[in-house]
Amino acid sequence: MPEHPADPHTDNIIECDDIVVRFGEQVVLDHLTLNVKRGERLVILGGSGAGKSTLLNLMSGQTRSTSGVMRIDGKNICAMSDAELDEYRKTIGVLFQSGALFQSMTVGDNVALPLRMHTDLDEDTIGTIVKMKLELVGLREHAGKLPSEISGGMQKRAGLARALAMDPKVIYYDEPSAGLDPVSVTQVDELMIGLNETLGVTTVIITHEMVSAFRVAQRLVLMDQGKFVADGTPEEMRNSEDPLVYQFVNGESDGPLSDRRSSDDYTQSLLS
Ligand SMILES: Nc1ncnc2c1ncn2[C@@H]1O[C@H](COP(=O)(O)OP(=O)(O)OP(=O)(O)O)[C@@H](O)[C@H]1O
Repeated sequence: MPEHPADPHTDNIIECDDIVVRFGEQVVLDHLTLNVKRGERLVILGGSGAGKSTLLNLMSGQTRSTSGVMRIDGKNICAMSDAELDEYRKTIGVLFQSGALFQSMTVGDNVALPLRMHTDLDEDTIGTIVKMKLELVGLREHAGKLPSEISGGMQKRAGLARALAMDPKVIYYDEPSAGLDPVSVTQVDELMIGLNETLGVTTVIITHEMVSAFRVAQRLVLMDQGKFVADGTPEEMRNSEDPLVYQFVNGESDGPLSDRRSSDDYTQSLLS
């Protein structure tokens, strides 16, 4: 029984309540509270070191919080045992920056891997599922190739097919545009939107790529120093008069972000 039964039509699938993550003395996530609606496409923005990857690692069950509650589909993953967390990880999809394909395995075998590891399905059924997942990302005819025989954009799509293998309710993308040419970025963006719309899979994306962020997001949150400092639709973020949002969205060199960074550097240099 979920400890917080979820209504599949109206509830938030992700509920992040007063989350703190500390590494030693450093507070990396500072009392974060965030809800993500079932089926929503959310983009998390933020400068280097803002805490985005830490948050994504936490949501995907790869790291633990120092305190707080993170409910995914009604279950508090912060209170799970290691074994329960292993089970949880099978129910979500993560597309890592690199695509994280096994280079010695064919594209098809990479997609089949989670099914072979986590299910008792026979090989014929696995073969059919692999074809369906590869078709979703436009790679069905490349199943027999090694990752090194396809382009970077195709590798990313193959990683996506693998992330979809177990029919996740939530998929997390860690900088999906990284290292791709503009055409491949657009293809991956369209794919993220298409999969979200056709499969209804809740989509959480970390990206530095503003064009991509605004193309894909239904809602954006901006992180700074382990906190959420803005939250809004693409329209609201574009028109925001908050100097921090303005600087980040427009990539301005002058503004509160750079002012704080240079004063931090100065303080740091005096102290050392
Ligand atoms: N395992 C760890 N141990 C110690 N410190 C860590 C660890 N992981 C992250 N940090 C620190 O936490 C802070 C936030 O890091 P995080 O990777 O979450 O930021 P980010 O917003 O994803 O940055 P980037 O865009 O550069 O990837 C950084 O100061 C980082 O050095």
